[in-house]
Amino acid sequence: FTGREGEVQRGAGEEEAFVSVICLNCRVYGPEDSQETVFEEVNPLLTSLLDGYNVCIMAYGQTGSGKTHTMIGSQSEDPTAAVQDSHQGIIPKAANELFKLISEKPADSHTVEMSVVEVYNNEVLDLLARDEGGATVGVKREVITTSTGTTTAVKVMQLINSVLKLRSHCPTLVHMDSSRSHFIVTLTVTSKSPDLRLLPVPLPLPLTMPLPRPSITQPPLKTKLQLVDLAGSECVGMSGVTGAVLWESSCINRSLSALSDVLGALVERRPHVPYRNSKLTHLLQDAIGGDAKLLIMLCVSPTQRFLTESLQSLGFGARARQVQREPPRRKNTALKMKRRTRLSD
Ligand SMILES: Nc1ncnc2c1ncn2[C@@H]1O[C@H](COP(=O)(O)OP(=O)(O)OP(=O)(O)O)[C@@H](O)[C@H]1O
Repeated sequence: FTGREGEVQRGAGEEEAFVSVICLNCRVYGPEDSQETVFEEVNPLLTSLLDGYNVCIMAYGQTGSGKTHTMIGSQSEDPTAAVQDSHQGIIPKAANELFKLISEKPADSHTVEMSVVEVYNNEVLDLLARDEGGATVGVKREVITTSTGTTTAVKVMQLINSVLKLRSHCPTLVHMDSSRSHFIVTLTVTSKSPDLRLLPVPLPLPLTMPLPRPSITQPPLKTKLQLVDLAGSECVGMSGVTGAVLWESSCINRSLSALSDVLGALVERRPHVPYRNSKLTHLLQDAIGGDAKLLIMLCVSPTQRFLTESLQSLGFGARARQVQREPPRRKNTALKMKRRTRLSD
């Protein structure tokens, strides 16, 4: 695109794409772009996760605009085939890539713990602690160890697919299968610190690199990957909801506005960031702000009918893009030393 940053271009057209936004440091994907192309944006963040950063990838947009398609992709009847499927979205691809990266590390150096929750009507529900009928069966957490890359990624998707049907859905005038909750998959990676004495040290030693003291053992490093399929922002008039579904919509819109307030406070570097104003922002606190890395996939409808909603979504994205990350705090010390070693070679 050409033009000034932040400028919105409008074109003519009945039911076709007609809004484009001039933006720097962001990519625009069209309907012809494959899930693989979209995933290229995500891939580097998984390396950052293993380098010691918390990472959050979320899909934001109006109801029916393609968030679930982007994050989860098409559903497969055979859960073991899901990860290999080119139609799968960011969550299965990220799980696959993460376990691939871990399998390249020394054996038993990493463990991955997974939780799958939905935030429904401002309540956090643990989907792994429910049975097939949706009844709570007690708190359960799956701990997955990394034996081989592929096996564990498949396990992750089996678990996610098994709980997806428990997520709250309801038809509205805009989307027949509208998700009524925020769906959050959290993968917590614990990496045992390598023995620093075993790291290659170039000779002669550069003066800038002190030798690690053999008696110092580093605590394991924990980092979080949060993959979020948000419920859709919606105009109640258009979706035609009433009663309990109207209450759901109001909870969804309030939590999305709390998310926007958090981003606003971070942009303005206010001393107090209102993470606790909603369960959604409270849950995402570790991965939004500080030195965490946040990637937002904005989903917008290509049709003229939803212009107002599309502009609202783009406004959210513009706010998120103004957030400045704090300087790194949690970097993996061993990795930093390796880099210094390489620089001094
Ligand atoms: N890029 C795309 N290519 C093909 N189909 C798509 C694409 N994006 C969305 N769809 C289809 O559009 C429909 C709505 O998409 P999806 O369920 O992902 O919307 P959503 O934003 O998650 O909606 P809600 O917030 O109401 O849950 C689905 O049938 C989905 O398969």
